[in-house]
Amino acid sequence: MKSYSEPVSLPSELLSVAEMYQADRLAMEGGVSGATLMEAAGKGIADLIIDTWPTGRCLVICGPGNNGGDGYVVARHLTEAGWQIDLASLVDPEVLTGDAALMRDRWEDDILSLREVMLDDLDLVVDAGFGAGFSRFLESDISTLLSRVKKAAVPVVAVDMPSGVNGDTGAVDPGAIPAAMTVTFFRAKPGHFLYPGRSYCGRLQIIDIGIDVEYLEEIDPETHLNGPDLWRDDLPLLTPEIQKYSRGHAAIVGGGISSTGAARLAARASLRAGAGATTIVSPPSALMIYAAAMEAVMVTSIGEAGDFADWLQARRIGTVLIGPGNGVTDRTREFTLLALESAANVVIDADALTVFRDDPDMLFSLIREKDEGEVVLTPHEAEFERIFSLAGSKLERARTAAALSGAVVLLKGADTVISTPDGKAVINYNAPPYLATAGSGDVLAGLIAGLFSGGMTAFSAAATAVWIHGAAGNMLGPGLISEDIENVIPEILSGLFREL
Ligand SMILES: NC(=O)C1=CN([C@@H]2O[C@H](COP(=O)(O)OP(=O)(O)OC[C@H]3O[C@@H](n4cnc5c(N)ncnc54)[C@H](OP(=O)(O)O)[C@@H]3O)[C@@H](O)[C@H]2O)[C@@H](O)CC1
Ligand SMILES: Nc1ncnc2c1ncn2[C@@H]1O[C@H](COP(=O)(O)OP(=O)(O)O)[C@@H](O)[C@H]1O
Ligand SMILES: [K+]
Repeated sequence: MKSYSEPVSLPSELLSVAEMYQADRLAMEGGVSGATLMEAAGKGIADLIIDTWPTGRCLVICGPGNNGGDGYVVARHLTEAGWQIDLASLVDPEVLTGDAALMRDRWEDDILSLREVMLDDLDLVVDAGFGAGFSRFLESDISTLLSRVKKAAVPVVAVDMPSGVNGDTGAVDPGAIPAAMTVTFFRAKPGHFLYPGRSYCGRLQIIDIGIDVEYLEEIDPETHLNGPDLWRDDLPLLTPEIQKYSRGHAAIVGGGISSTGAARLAARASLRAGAGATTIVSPPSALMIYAAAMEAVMVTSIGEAGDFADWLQARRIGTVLIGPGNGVTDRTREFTLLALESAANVVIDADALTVFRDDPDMLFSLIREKDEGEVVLTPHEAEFERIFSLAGSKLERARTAAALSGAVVLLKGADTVISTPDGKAVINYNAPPYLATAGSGDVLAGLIAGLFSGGMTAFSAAATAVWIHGAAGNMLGPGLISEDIENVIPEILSGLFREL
């Protein structure tokens, strides 16, 4: 087994386009001119190119705004370093204003029109067409040029964002083409990590252009990249006085006789993640199956909803996970409502989400009225659509859903987004596609329940679980099945605790 190495570690703050302009403004108010920032941006990109590719011939495509301005600076520095540069403008260069016009004037060589661009014998293309200011759609002459670049199979370095990728949403214009490397400034943007944008960025590099990190305090970014720095200090620490129940007792509601696997996967993950005790609540008909299959996980049989409420209280259950393999049934619905009425934290997944498709407001009002305990909803896209049906980017949808429901919402996928009701959100980026396998969501839900039981907040438990899940995916790699995930959790946790 290869040992796990964390994907490249990046600063956790992600700036929306508006927050990036705010950073720009703060820097200028602090005495760093826009032209100085643009010079630093262009020089930084040129230096990276010089470090990465042998000197050769490069086409620099410049747009109408400051992204284009950066392109003129890159072109100048590459020329000085001995590169042969063709520079093409997407617009009449005379329309440029401000710092971009200044950089155009500092460029002493030819400016080609789109019609004049030749793509033969190129070693590199710098895409300085549109960055943070991209809106609307790519005009057809621009798309045509980009598609010619793609066909020529020349590596592309994108300035800030590949042209046509939206920095806030990760939405991609049909004319956009993928970059080999994207170089952004100060901090990354959500669009670098939300799909499909993420797959157009290639290797992401973040460079310092002289914006003071202290401005982040004033900007107070709403979105972060998920990673241990956000929640490492909240991990449940063990002390000599603890006993199993003080580490937290999680209840996993199990499904009927033909679908017991989901709860079993979740229950074992819950124990691995640190719940001191985990009990599967089985319908009476399936008790024998659960009892025969589980060792450390306990099993209890509860048929009536009323008995479930009494049991939660009597056993002082700290966290309930409901939904995996439960079936879209009255039992699932009633047990979910009772879990929400109890003092426990509740993780609502899979069928326990779908069962509210006809009256999600009822679910949301119970969540909002809950006195004690927090709630996490863990839908995949289809489950999300059933109960929220919202438009917008994944980030916007998760935020709105959290605000609407009053729960922490974890919207799954390759770019899982987790949001609190007040809009604090993380985007996860360490999850490999090996995790797209039956049962892996059940394991994730169990991890959340285990961390929640250990005393983490809903948001930290969800973010930690998703990250551990991704780390497990990377460690196991090809051939991963959901049963494997729990086996690597001790090693991942040990790594996290070593860093404390
Ligand atoms: N700290 C920082 O932030 C720093 C940022 N820097 C750089 O600034 C970049 C942001 O610059 P920016 O605001 O000028 O935006 P940019 O991406 O050049 O596009 C704006 C122009 O494109 C036009 N336009 C838009 N969509 C269009 C379309 N579909 N089709 C046609 N036109 C379209 C738009 O027109 P409008 O929408 O206003 O009509 C406007 O004219 C950023 O990505 C980074 O590279 C660095 O210099 C250093 C410091
Ligand atoms: N392409 C992908 N890349 C990374 N992670 C993925 C991908 N597809 C799915 N996942 C993750 O795998 C898990 C699947 O969960 P879910 O859809 O509930 O499946 P199941 O119900 O079979 O357990 C989620 O954590 C999801 O984020
Ligand atoms: K660009």
